[in-house]
Amino acid sequence: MPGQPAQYQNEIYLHGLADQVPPFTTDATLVESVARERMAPGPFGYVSGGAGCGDTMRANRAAFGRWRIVPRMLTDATTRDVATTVLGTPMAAPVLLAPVGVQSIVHPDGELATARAAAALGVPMVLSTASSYPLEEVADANGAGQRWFQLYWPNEPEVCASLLHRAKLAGYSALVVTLDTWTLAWRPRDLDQAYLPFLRGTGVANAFTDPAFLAGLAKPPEEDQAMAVLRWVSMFTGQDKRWDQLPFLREHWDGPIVLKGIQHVDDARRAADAGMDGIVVSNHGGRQVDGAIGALEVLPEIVSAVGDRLTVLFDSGVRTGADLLKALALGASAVLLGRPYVYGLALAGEDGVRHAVRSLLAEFDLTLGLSGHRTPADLTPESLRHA
Ligand SMILES: Cc1cc2nc3c(=O)[nH]c(=O)nc-3n(C[C@H](O)[C@H](O)[C@H](O)COP(=O)(O)O)c2cc1C
Ligand SMILES: CC(C)CC(=O)C(=O)O
Repeated sequence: MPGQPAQYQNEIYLHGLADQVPPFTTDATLVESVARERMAPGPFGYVSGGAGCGDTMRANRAAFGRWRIVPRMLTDATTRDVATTVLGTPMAAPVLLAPVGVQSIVHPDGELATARAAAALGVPMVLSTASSYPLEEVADANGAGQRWFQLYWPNEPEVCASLLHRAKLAGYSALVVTLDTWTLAWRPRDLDQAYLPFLRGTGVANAFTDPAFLAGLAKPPEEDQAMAVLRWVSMFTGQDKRWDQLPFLREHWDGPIVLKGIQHVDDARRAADAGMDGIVVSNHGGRQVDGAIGALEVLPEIVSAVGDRLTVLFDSGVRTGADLLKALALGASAVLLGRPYVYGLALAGEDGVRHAVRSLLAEFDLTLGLSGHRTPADLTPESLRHA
């Protein structure tokens, strides 16, 4: 298996001489403070910031703190197997790289580096609609790796159909439709720094290579870039979508469809009723509604309501191997990693993504074994206690 977590731990312990092996800390809860020192303020504020005063981001972390692992002894956990398959996609561990747009603001190689790292690690990447490189180039960089496409659902059906067609042709196997970001929240860090990547022309690569989008422009982007960017951004702004429009996506996408941003159990039921294949229980890493409930708080009730009808994935606030274990024990089939790999990208490009993810997976693998479990399937709510 590429990127064997336990092997990574051994590399570091046995040959490590710490300063030679890890390009930066192996502690994903600290990597943000390392990144703060090395990243430019605009991109750092954009990545690390959230909605309002950051209350939801704190709630995401606090929710993990309330669940405690209860380790079991003398079990068969010497060798672990963390590989799994989710919605037909094989993965070396129950982890995907979350869709994160505009990655070239943190490193010039952006999503290309992430795609190479994901392939080397054997985990799928979810490419954002707002990527800094066209989805076809990212697919080439990902090669034989696994990739899903995240859709910000444009309000022009031809553009939507065209993006889905391109994603399918380029080998993206599942579609993740993000519902929680039909406009950007009040984000004080970006407002204070007047920092918005799109208005600077980042995150438009899929637009400027899309025939349906280009056909709708009065002038090509080379002649009026500002107008083209505004048109692209306005295509995703406004809540004109409703549950009864989901069949449109089915007509244009024949693989699994996953709705991202589900936080209420009734919305999870509606997703199942609509025949969706999966959901991501997520509050967008606390970037949209300040004062929202911590994402992990709602996971158990959603799993018990719909877990037998669709695949439940999780993100928002996962920073450690223990966090990953807790989300899986509460019923997530896999977890999307967000900011930790983006800091890895910022600090050391492709190697940084690999290091950040391998560190977290090594920690997960050891925590899994030391708490008495051999595989993720051994985890149940009984592995935890709510404190
Ligand atoms: C800088 C940044 C950009 C993001 N861009 C997208 C995006 O384009 N599409 C999307 O669905 N989610 C996006 N997200 C949300 C992530 O997919 C994920 O839900 C979130 O990062 C999880 O929270 P965490 O980073 O605190 O773990 C973005 C998050 C960050 C930090
Ligand atoms: C709008 C996207 C490009 C990025 C996003 O989802 C975010 O900043 O949270």
